[in-house]
Amino acid sequence: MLCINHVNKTLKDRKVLNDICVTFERGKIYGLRGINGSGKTMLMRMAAGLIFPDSGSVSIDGKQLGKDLSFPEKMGVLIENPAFLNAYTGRSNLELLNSLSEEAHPEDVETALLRVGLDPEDRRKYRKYSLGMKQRLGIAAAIMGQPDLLLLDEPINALDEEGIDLFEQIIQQEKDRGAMVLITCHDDERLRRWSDVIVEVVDGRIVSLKEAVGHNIEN
Ligand SMILES: Nc1ncnc2c1ncn2[C@@H]1O[C@H](COP(=O)(O)OP(=O)(O)OP(=O)(O)O)[C@@H](O)[C@H]1O
Repeated sequence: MLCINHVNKTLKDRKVLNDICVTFERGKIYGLRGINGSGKTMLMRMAAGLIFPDSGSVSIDGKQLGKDLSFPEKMGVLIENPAFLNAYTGRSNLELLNSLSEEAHPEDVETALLRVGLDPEDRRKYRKYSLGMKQRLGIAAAIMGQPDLLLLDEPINALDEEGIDLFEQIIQQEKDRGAMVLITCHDDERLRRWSDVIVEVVDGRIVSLKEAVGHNIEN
Protein backbone atom coordinates (compact mmCIF):
# COMPACT_ATOMS: atom_id res chain seq x y z
CA MET A 1 0.00 0.00 0.00
CA LEU A 2 1.31 3.43 -1.01
CA CYS A 3 0.40 6.25 1.37
CA ILE A 4 0.86 9.92 0.59
CA ASN A 5 0.35 11.82 3.80
CA HIS A 6 -0.20 15.62 3.83
CA VAL A 7 2.44 16.20 1.16
CA ASN A 8 3.35 19.73 0.08
CA LYS A 9 5.86 20.74 -2.57
CA THR A 10 6.81 24.18 -3.86
CA LEU A 11 9.01 24.63 -6.93
CA LYS A 12 10.18 28.08 -8.02
CA ASP A 13 7.59 29.84 -5.80
CA ARG A 14 4.79 27.70 -7.21
CA LYS A 15 2.93 25.26 -5.00
CA VAL A 16 2.84 22.20 -7.25
CA LEU A 17 1.48 19.79 -4.61
CA ASN A 18 -0.86 21.12 -1.96
CA ASP A 19 -1.68 18.99 1.09
CA ILE A 20 -1.97 15.75 -0.87
CA CYS A 21 -3.44 12.92 1.19
CA VAL A 22 -4.23 9.65 -0.55
CA THR A 23 -3.79 5.91 -0.15
CA PHE A 24 -3.34 3.64 -3.15
CA GLU A 25 -4.16 -0.02 -2.53
CA ARG A 26 -2.90 -3.10 -4.31
CA GLY A 27 -5.16 -4.89 -6.78
CA LYS A 28 -6.66 -1.65 -8.05
CA ILE A 29 -6.16 0.63 -11.04
CA TYR A 30 -6.20 4.35 -10.22
CA GLY A 31 -6.72 6.92 -12.96
CA LEU A 32 -5.27 10.38 -12.31
CA ARG A 33 -7.29 13.08 -14.08
CA GLY A 34 -6.51 16.75 -14.43
CA ILE A 35 -5.71 19.46 -16.95
CA ASN A 36 -2.17 20.23 -18.16
CA GLY A 37 -0.05 21.52 -15.30
CA SER A 38 -2.44 20.36 -12.55
CA GLY A 39 0.26 18.29 -10.83
CA LYS A 40 -0.28 14.69 -11.99
CA THR A 41 3.34 14.10 -12.99
CA MET A 42 4.59 15.77 -9.79
CA LEU A 43 2.41 13.41 -7.77
CA MET A 44 3.86 10.44 -9.66
CA ARG A 45 7.42 11.74 -9.19
CA MET A 46 6.75 12.14 -5.47
CA ALA A 47 5.31 8.62 -5.21
CA ALA A 48 8.35 7.23 -7.03
CA GLY A 49 10.80 8.96 -4.68
CA LEU A 50 12.19 11.10 -7.52
CA ILE A 51 11.39 14.28 -5.60
CA PHE A 52 10.96 14.74 -1.87
CA PRO A 53 8.19 16.61 -0.05
CA ASP A 54 8.80 19.95 1.70
CA SER A 55 6.45 18.62 4.36
CA GLY A 56 4.44 15.44 4.79
CA SER A 57 5.58 11.95 3.90
CA VAL A 58 5.32 9.11 1.40
CA SER A 59 5.32 5.58 2.73
CA ILE A 60 5.14 2.13 1.23
CA ASP A 61 3.79 -0.62 3.47
CA GLY A 62 4.47 1.56 6.50
CA LYS A 63 8.06 2.39 5.53
CA GLN A 64 8.74 6.07 4.92
CA LEU A 65 10.58 7.02 1.73
CA GLY A 66 13.82 8.89 2.43
CA LYS A 67 13.82 7.58 6.01
CA ASP A 68 13.18 3.83 6.25
CA LEU A 69 13.52 3.29 2.50
CA SER A 70 16.06 5.02 0.23
CA PHE A 71 14.11 4.09 -2.89
CA PRO A 72 10.84 2.27 -3.54
CA GLU A 73 11.41 -1.45 -3.96
CA LYS A 74 9.25 -3.45 -6.35
CA MET A 75 8.05 -0.35 -8.16
CA GLY A 76 7.80 -0.08 -11.96
CA VAL A 77 7.86 3.46 -13.31
CA LEU A 78 7.23 5.09 -16.68
CA ILE A 79 7.48 8.85 -16.22
CA GLU A 80 8.35 11.15 -19.11
CA ASN A 81 11.15 9.87 -21.37
CA PRO A 82 12.89 6.84 -19.91
CA ALA A 83 16.68 7.00 -20.13
CA PHE A 84 17.71 4.17 -22.44
CA LEU A 85 21.12 3.79 -24.08
CA ASN A 86 21.01 4.71 -27.77
CA ALA A 87 23.78 2.33 -28.80
CA TYR A 88 22.12 -0.72 -27.20
CA THR A 89 19.27 -2.84 -28.53
CA GLY A 90 15.99 -2.81 -26.64
CA ARG A 91 16.83 -6.22 -25.26
CA SER A 92 20.30 -5.22 -24.04
CA ASN A 93 18.85 -2.08 -22.44
CA LEU A 94 16.43 -4.26 -20.47
CA GLU A 95 19.16 -6.79 -19.64
CA LEU A 96 21.24 -3.97 -18.20
CA LEU A 97 18.32 -2.74 -16.07
CA ASN A 98 17.47 -6.29 -15.02
CA SER A 99 21.06 -6.92 -13.91
CA LEU A 100 20.63 -4.13 -11.32
CA SER A 101 17.84 -6.01 -9.58
CA GLU A 102 18.68 -8.52 -6.86
CA GLU A 103 15.58 -10.56 -7.67
CA ALA A 104 16.17 -10.57 -11.43
CA HIS A 105 15.46 -13.63 -13.55
CA PRO A 106 17.05 -13.63 -17.04
CA GLU A 107 13.75 -14.73 -18.61
CA ASP A 108 12.02 -11.57 -17.30
CA VAL A 109 13.56 -9.55 -20.17
CA GLU A 110 12.12 -11.71 -22.93
CA THR A 111 8.75 -11.97 -21.18
CA ALA A 112 8.49 -8.18 -20.84
CA LEU A 113 9.44 -7.61 -24.50
CA LEU A 114 6.89 -10.15 -25.73
CA ARG A 115 4.13 -8.67 -23.56
CA VAL A 116 4.52 -5.26 -25.21
CA GLY A 117 4.79 -6.77 -28.69
CA LEU A 118 8.52 -6.15 -29.27
CA ASP A 119 10.63 -8.85 -30.90
CA PRO A 120 13.33 -10.06 -28.47
CA GLU A 121 15.52 -10.99 -31.48
CA ASP A 122 15.35 -7.50 -33.03
CA ARG A 123 18.98 -6.34 -33.45
CA ARG A 124 18.13 -2.67 -34.06
CA LYS A 125 19.71 -0.17 -31.69
CA TYR A 126 17.43 1.95 -29.49
CA ARG A 127 18.27 5.08 -31.54
CA LYS A 128 16.64 3.42 -34.55
CA TYR A 129 13.42 2.72 -32.68
CA SER A 130 10.23 4.53 -33.66
CA LEU A 131 8.42 6.60 -31.01
CA GLY A 132 5.88 3.85 -30.44
CA MET A 133 8.64 1.23 -30.08
CA LYS A 134 10.39 3.47 -27.53
CA GLN A 135 7.15 3.77 -25.60
CA ARG A 136 6.65 0.00 -25.69
CA LEU A 137 10.17 -0.49 -24.35
CA GLY A 138 9.41 2.01 -21.55
CA ILE A 139 6.34 -0.02 -20.58
CA ALA A 140 8.37 -3.26 -20.78
CA ALA A 141 10.97 -1.78 -18.40
CA ALA A 142 8.23 -0.74 -15.97
CA ILE A 143 6.53 -4.15 -15.84
CA MET A 144 9.72 -6.23 -15.82
CA GLY A 145 10.21 -8.20 -12.62
CA GLN A 146 6.60 -8.16 -11.44
CA PRO A 147 6.40 -4.84 -9.57
CA ASP A 148 3.94 -4.40 -6.68
CA LEU A 149 3.42 -0.76 -7.62
CA LEU A 150 3.22 0.46 -11.19
CA LEU A 151 3.28 4.19 -12.04
CA LEU A 152 2.52 4.97 -15.68
CA ASP A 153 2.48 8.60 -16.84
CA GLU A 154 0.89 8.97 -20.30
CA PRO A 155 1.68 5.34 -21.17
CA ILE A 156 -0.23 5.18 -24.46
CA ASN A 157 1.48 8.20 -26.05
CA ALA A 158 2.62 7.20 -29.56
CA LEU A 159 1.11 3.71 -29.30
CA ASP A 160 -0.88 2.33 -32.22
CA GLU A 161 -4.17 0.47 -31.66
CA GLU A 162 -2.40 -2.88 -31.30
CA GLY A 163 -0.06 -1.34 -28.72
CA ILE A 164 -3.02 0.09 -26.80
CA ASP A 165 -4.78 -3.30 -26.84
CA LEU A 166 -1.64 -4.96 -25.47
CA PHE A 167 -1.34 -2.21 -22.86
CA GLU A 168 -4.93 -2.79 -21.73
CA GLN A 169 -4.23 -6.50 -21.33
CA ILE A 170 -1.07 -5.73 -19.36
CA ILE A 171 -2.69 -3.42 -16.82
CA GLN A 172 -5.52 -5.88 -16.28
CA GLN A 173 -3.00 -8.72 -15.76
CA GLU A 174 -0.94 -6.58 -13.39
CA LYS A 175 -4.03 -5.68 -11.38
CA ASP A 176 -5.15 -9.34 -11.28
CA ARG A 177 -1.67 -10.28 -10.05
CA GLY A 178 -2.27 -7.89 -7.15
CA ALA A 179 -0.27 -4.86 -8.25
CA MET A 180 -1.38 -1.26 -7.65
CA VAL A 181 -1.52 0.57 -10.97
CA LEU A 182 -1.56 4.39 -11.17
CA ILE A 183 -2.10 5.89 -14.63
CA THR A 184 -2.44 9.29 -16.25
CA CYS A 185 -3.92 9.56 -19.72
CA HIS A 186 -5.51 12.45 -21.58
CA ASP A 187 -7.96 10.10 -23.28
CA ASP A 188 -10.67 10.45 -20.66
CA GLU A 189 -12.94 7.74 -22.02
CA ARG A 190 -10.14 5.18 -21.91
CA LEU A 191 -8.93 6.28 -18.47
CA ARG A 192 -12.43 5.88 -17.03
CA ARG A 193 -12.82 2.47 -18.63
CA TRP A 194 -9.52 1.19 -17.23
CA SER A 195 -9.78 2.60 -13.72
CA ASP A 196 -11.34 1.29 -10.52
CA VAL A 197 -10.91 4.70 -8.93
CA ILE A 198 -10.67 8.13 -10.56
CA VAL A 199 -8.50 10.65 -8.73
CA GLU A 200 -9.19 14.23 -9.75
CA VAL A 201 -6.29 16.70 -9.45
CA VAL A 202 -6.79 20.49 -9.63
CA ASP A 203 -3.98 22.98 -8.96
CA GLY A 204 -1.87 20.50 -7.04
CA ARG A 205 -4.78 19.32 -4.87
CA ILE A 206 -6.79 16.12 -4.94
CA VAL A 207 -10.36 17.39 -5.17
CA SER A 208 -12.11 14.04 -5.47
CA LEU A 209 -11.52 10.32 -5.39
CA LYS A 210 -14.37 8.27 -6.82
CA GLU A 211 -15.02 4.66 -7.69
CA ALA A 212 -15.28 4.56 -11.48
CA VAL A 213 -18.75 3.52 -12.60
CA GLY A 214 -19.07 0.71 -15.10
CA HIS A 215 -15.36 0.33 -15.76
CA ASN A 216 -14.45 -2.87 -17.48
CA ILE A 217 -11.61 -3.45 -19.88
CA GLU A 218 -13.30 -6.45 -21.47
CA ASN A 219 -16.31 -4.34 -22.54
N1 LIG B 1 11.07 21.47 -12.95
C1 LIG B 1 10.07 22.27 -12.58
N2 LIG B 1 10.30 23.43 -11.93
C2 LIG B 1 9.30 24.22 -11.55
N3 LIG B 1 7.98 23.96 -11.80
C3 LIG B 1 7.71 22.84 -12.46
C4 LIG B 1 8.71 21.93 -12.89
N4 LIG B 1 8.13 20.91 -13.53
C5 LIG B 1 6.80 21.16 -13.51
N5 LIG B 1 6.55 22.30 -12.86
C6 LIG B 1 5.23 22.90 -12.60
O1 LIG B 1 4.53 22.03 -11.75
C7 LIG B 1 3.12 22.10 -12.05
C8 LIG B 1 2.59 20.69 -12.22
O2 LIG B 1 3.21 20.11 -13.37
P1 LIG B 1 2.96 18.61 -13.79
O3 LIG B 1 4.00 18.24 -14.80
O4 LIG B 1 2.85 17.76 -12.59
O5 LIG B 1 1.53 18.72 -14.49
P2 LIG B 1 0.67 17.57 -15.18
O6 LIG B 1 -0.66 17.54 -14.49
O7 LIG B 1 1.42 16.31 -15.23
O8 LIG B 1 0.48 18.18 -16.64
P3 LIG B 1 0.38 17.47 -18.09
O9 LIG B 1 -1.04 17.03 -18.23
O10 LIG B 1 0.70 18.60 -19.01
O11 LIG B 1 1.38 16.37 -18.17
C9 LIG B 1 2.99 22.99 -13.28
O12 LIG B 1 2.60 24.27 -12.85
C10 LIG B 1 4.39 23.04 -13.85
O13 LIG B 1 4.63 24.29 -14.47
